[in-house]
Amino acid sequence: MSILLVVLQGPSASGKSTIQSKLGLPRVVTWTSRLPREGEIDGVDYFFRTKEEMQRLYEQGQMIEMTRYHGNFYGTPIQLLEDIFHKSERRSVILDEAGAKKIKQFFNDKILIIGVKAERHECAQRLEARGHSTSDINARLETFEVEIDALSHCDLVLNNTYWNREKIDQIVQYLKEGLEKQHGTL
Ligand SMILES: Nc1ncnc2c1ncn2[C@@H]1O[C@H](COP(=O)(O)OP(=O)(O)OP(=O)(O)O)[C@@H](O)[C@H]1O
Ligand SMILES: Nc1nc2c(ncn2[C@@H]2O[C@H](COP(=O)(O)O)[C@@H](O)[C@H]2O)c(=O)[nH]1
Repeated sequence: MSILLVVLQGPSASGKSTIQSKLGLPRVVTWTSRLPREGEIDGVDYFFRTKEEMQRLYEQGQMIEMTRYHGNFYGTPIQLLEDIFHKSERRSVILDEAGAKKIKQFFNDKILIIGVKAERHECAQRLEARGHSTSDINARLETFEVEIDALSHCDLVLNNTYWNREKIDQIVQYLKEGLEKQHGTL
């Protein structure tokens, strides 16, 4: 058994992107209808597309999964995942619970789903520091408890709270080395 896809799942600002970049795997760039944040680049952070384009792709059966999050669509075109299978290149992706469960059906034991959590007040602080408005912070954290409960299906859950930072770095390093060792067995 070797892992082809690492999924990161968790509430907003729990630290998924941070852990994803520390893992160092190439990312699956998914699609979203939300506007880019400052510094985000089309094709790097997301493919920023309109709701209409995303809806059309979904209706054409070209989205493996699509979800609505605070008024926007987020989704994964089938083509992106086929590339992983055909090229046998290990990747990582950030998804919500529904997306992770859907994609697990295709990858079975070749998927590792990592839950990322932190305290609610920390996530709020991090969102504030990222420049989100109070109403946006409240909207994003409205589902916080549900999203924490939803981590129960994950293969492992990282408690990415501030005081646990060093330990998380160490665990991520172990994972990274373990995945690199597997490389030859893909
Ligand atoms: N352990 C930590 N301690 C303190 N700050 C952290 C920690 N992990 C991440 N952060 C900071 O929190 C902020 C949010 O992190 P990140 O973007 O990784 O979260 P996310 O879960 O991907 O967020 P979202 O889903 O909202 O895009 C960033 O500014 C990041 O530097
Ligand atoms: N099911 C999917 N969920 C996704 C996808 N890409 C992101 N996400 C989820 O959306 C939130 C919010 O993302 P943000 O970039 O606006 O902060 C993120 O935390 C994921 O849970 C996707 O392609 N499919």
